[in-house]
Amino acid sequence: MGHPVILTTCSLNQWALDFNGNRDRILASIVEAKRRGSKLRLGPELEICGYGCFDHFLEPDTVLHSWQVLAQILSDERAKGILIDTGMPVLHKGALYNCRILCLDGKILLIRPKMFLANDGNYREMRYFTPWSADRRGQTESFVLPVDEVRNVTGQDRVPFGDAVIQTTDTTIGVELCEELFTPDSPHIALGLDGVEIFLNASGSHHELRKLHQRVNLILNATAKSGGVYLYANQQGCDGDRMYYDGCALISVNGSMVAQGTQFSLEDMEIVTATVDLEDVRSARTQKSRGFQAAQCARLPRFERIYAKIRLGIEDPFGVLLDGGMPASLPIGKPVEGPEYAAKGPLAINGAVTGDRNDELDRNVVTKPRAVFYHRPEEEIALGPACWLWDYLRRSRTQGFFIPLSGGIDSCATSVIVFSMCRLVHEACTRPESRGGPNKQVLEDVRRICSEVPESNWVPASPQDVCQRLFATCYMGTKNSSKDTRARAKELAHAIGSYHVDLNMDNVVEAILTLFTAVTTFTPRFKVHGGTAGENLALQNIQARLRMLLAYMFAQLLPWVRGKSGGLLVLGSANVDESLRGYLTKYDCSSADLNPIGAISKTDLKAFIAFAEKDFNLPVLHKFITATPTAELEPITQNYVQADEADMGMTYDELSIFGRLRKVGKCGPYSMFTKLVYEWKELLTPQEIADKVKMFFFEYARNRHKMTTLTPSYHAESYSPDDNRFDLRPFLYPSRFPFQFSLIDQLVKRLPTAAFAQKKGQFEGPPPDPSKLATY
Ligand SMILES: Nc1ncnc2c1ncn2[C@@H]1O[C@H](COP(=O)(O)OP(=O)(O)OC[C@H]2O[C@@H]([n+]3cccc(C(=O)O)c3)[C@H](O)[C@@H]2O)[C@@H](O)[C@H]1O
Ligand SMILES: Nc1ncnc2c1ncn2[C@@H]1O[C@H](COP(=O)(O)OP(=O)(O)OP(=O)(O)O)[C@@H](O)[C@H]1O
Ligand SMILES: NC(=O)CC[C@H](N)C(=O)O
Repeated sequence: MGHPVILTTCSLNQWALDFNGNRDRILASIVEAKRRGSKLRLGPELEICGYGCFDHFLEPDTVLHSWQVLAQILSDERAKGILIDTGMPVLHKGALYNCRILCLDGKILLIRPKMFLANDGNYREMRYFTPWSADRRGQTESFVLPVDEVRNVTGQDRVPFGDAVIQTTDTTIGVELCEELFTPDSPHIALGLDGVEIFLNASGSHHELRKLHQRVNLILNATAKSGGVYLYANQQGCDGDRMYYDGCALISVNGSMVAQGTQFSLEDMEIVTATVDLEDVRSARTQKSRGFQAAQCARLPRFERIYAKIRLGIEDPFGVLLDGGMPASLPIGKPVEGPEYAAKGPLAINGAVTGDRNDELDRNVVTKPRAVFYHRPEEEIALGPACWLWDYLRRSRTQGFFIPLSGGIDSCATSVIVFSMCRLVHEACTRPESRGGPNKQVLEDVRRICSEVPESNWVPASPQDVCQRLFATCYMGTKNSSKDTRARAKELAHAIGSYHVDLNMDNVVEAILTLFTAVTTFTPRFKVHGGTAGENLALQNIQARLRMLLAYMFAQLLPWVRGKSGGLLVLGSANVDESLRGYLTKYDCSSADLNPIGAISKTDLKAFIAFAEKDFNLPVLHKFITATPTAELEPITQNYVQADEADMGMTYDELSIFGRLRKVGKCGPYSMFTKLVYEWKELLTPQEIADKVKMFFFEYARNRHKMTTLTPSYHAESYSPDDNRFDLRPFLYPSRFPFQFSLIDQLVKRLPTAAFAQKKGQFEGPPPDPSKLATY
């Protein structure tokens, strides 16, 4: 062991504008970092006000309150003796910056503004912040502290503002702020060549299925070539919007992972610590080619160094060996006074440990490299939306969830996600002492949500015990419903323990139709009874829309019926593919308060159900996977059952392909066609491919208006069509795309049909419906 340092990063469940809660969690993480013997603590991006303040960043109040909270942190004795990297918005010369504040012993060392802002997809940082110009790399300006509280606490009037590094007595530390890692010219390259050994990345990064690989690859690559220690902190939880920030604080050394936190957890704070030998970084840098590049002063920015009088290294790493006791600098195991937060163990989902239980590691031993842990996408679906729902439920101070449960896959998957949430809640409330003991916050929250009196000692006996109290499911049958769907819904409700209502709503449908006939003298008929397509659709839609009304009625009054107070949140369950295609009735049950699966594909949902059947021990789920999907809005006849994919004119798998190809920044109709003629050339003729592409764009365009009212959904997929925050496109289109489609037609004529479709028949999608295509 040459030059060991104990380093701490964390994931905090911050909430936009929850200044008290955010402050307490920051302080708790500092206290815990110190308890572990750390002299450096890194926290998430904009952790003081919360990352997702969005347009509240434009209010001066947000900036003022952030300074006030910073003053409270700096004046707290518990926050002294440790280098702190925290985050908040700062107004400098009339421009607002997304900043890191580096502090030590009640003083600000440096304010480091973000240089490369996140401004695509869900991110709109340019709407609020100004980027610190990259041509001022390595330079600072003088910043006059704007708030009395901060001046009084720090005793400082002005502090450096800009791009600099922190020089302690034994190492050099540099900042790379979230998106800056994702850019081609990442700061860590120049910082590393200028001698920075420890890189601090504070992030506000959201979960998307399969995204962790990208993040981890970038982090490992940042130190793989020329050595260094990389600390990554991230927000974790729902901070008031559609995104779930997926934590997973990390520490890597010289391109290897040494510590990894959980991605999905109900903990408000998770601390990740590692003991790192800086000599390992120094020896990784003896490589001559690196030295040659590092010496090229003319080409490289040289960073102003801000001196911090602190030594990060363990003072006497041999103390234990020499006198058999803990060295004075390592107060491990001694509880430190502080808020009631304690780092808990990892979230174990059926034995798969997802985060390091490293709170009691031997700090005198350099932390060894470990394999990176990745969840399977099915587990990501089980955990991410479940954690998001929990945060939403406890923070909205409502009493639970209500779902119209049809006996089909989508409402089933949504219900199983709620069950997964109940599993997490049960696990957190009953965690054995050996794993940190019960989570007091979760216990307090679940008692409140379930209207248990505060003095009650109720502890959930099982996930079903939680589910029974906070989750209501309802089958809303009509004469078009089948026994099978009704029975499946009931069986699922029984297996997960939800409070189940089974009703028939024919008299409500009849009442509406009678009114319509009384007013117009017309009586619409289903197609099988001789009605037109328009009559047929209207008769279906009225059933679907009435379900939405009933859902809100029951959600509002069921707690009252059960002798409790408050109301339930209505869950919607339209998946991403259906929304993209517009295959839903506007303002039916797709309109709800929240939709946990609104950005998840049908294919991923089916895989999730198969996973949950085994891992959550719910054999009933097998029936959902094997059942034929049917809307049951038309009279069932001997030779007709309404089937999703045939009705949609395309398969769910095709929809996922179209979705990914047309996601923001990708293809319009013509370029999608040019891509697919290569991809599908062995399976379909150019005309068939053209027909599919045209049908998709036609349906997407004419149903786009439905996306303007999509229920707020957990953002889990890059091709989500959520028009409110993510996919900003018009909703009135020339939906037959005459210019674009005629170019496709011209290309079809030029392509040699004979060279296509050699493996025809192996394509799993339905053949395009020629009668519909003729109208394009
Ligand atoms: N350009 C535009 N801008 C704004 N609004 C527009 C509009 N065009 C129509 N509208 C409005 O939208 C209405 C039509 O939309 P809507 O009422 O939803 O009805 P619509 O889209 O015509 O029909 C519902 C669709 O969902 C399918 N569905 C329903 C239920 C279950 C399932 C299943 O998953 O199994 C599938 C069904 O097969 C059908 O294709 C119009 O009456 C009009 O009010
Ligand atoms: N009989 C029913 N009872 C209760 N809710 C229903 C019923 N039929 C439909 N719903 C609600 O309306 C939603 C949309 O119904 P739709 O028939 O379009 O099914 P879907 O989108 O394929 O979803 P699912 O797979 O859950 O049936 C369902 O997810 C469910 O919440
Ligand atoms: N807050 C940010 O800078 C986000 C950066 C990045 N695009 C991510 O998703 O992690």
